[in-house]
Amino acid sequence: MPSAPRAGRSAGVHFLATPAIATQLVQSCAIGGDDLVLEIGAGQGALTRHLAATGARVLAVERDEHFVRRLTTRFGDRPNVRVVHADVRDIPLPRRRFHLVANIPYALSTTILRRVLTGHTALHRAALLVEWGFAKRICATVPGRLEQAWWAARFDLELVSRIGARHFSPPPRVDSALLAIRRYDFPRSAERALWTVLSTAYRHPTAPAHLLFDRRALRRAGIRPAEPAGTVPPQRWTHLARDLSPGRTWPALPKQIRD
Ligand SMILES: C[S@@+](CC[C@H](N)C(=O)[O-])C[C@H]1O[C@@H](n2cnc3c(N)ncnc32)[C@H](O)[C@@H]1O
Repeated sequence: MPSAPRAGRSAGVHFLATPAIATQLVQSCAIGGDDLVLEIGAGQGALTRHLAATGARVLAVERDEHFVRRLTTRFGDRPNVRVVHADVRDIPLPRRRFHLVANIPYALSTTILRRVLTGHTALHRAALLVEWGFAKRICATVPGRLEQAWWAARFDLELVSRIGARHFSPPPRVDSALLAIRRYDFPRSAERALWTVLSTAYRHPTAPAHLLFDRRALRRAGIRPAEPAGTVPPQRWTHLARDLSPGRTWPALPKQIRD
């Protein structure tokens, strides 16, 4: 159990208090000695300790100066751990393939996923502790928002398990979830087609799919032509985008998706 942080510092910070959950997170990413792992919000090192033991190169990012000092003392003799004193919103993400393992600050969930799941991201796999309700929303069969569908079309987002509030210190008001993320093998060359397909479907959720796209292509993608566009899971749209993509010119990706 971590020692209690000073008053003021603890607002919204819930430390992981059950080592078995840290083990589960690290194992779910199948991290090996050659991997690069980014940890966001390393706190007092409850997860960092398990990441360091894999032999992977670990970048432990933490904003709070007090925690940075503790992390540096704790992991200063581990050549594979680098403690980075920074706000995660300001740092460049690794350019080479990386894993992300973190008990993230809940208030930054969307910001962090937006950063690692869009643009030229080199994210390969992630295991995250996030708020239960947030995990349910983004792992829905048909996500409610276009941005979430864009994430789910290119990455497998799996709600692995519910993690009770008692596993954190202090316990948050709501339960958490272990969210596992794996990159699909989706070609960059088809991304423009995918964005066009998804944004069309999300603009016309009640329209039968055949009013928006070619019937035969829909069938090849496993989509019933009469199905309302708003009920089709993102993975089906990726099949359609792959099918339609070659040999056509597609509109450029919007800036918020490209960068
Ligand atoms: C939920 S705690 C997790 C701490 C530790 N990883 C654990 O599991 O016990 C989130 C951590 O993120 C840090 N944090 C909050 N906002 C941050 C930001 N913008 N950039 C980097 N770290 C941040 C907090 O200081 C805190 O240590």
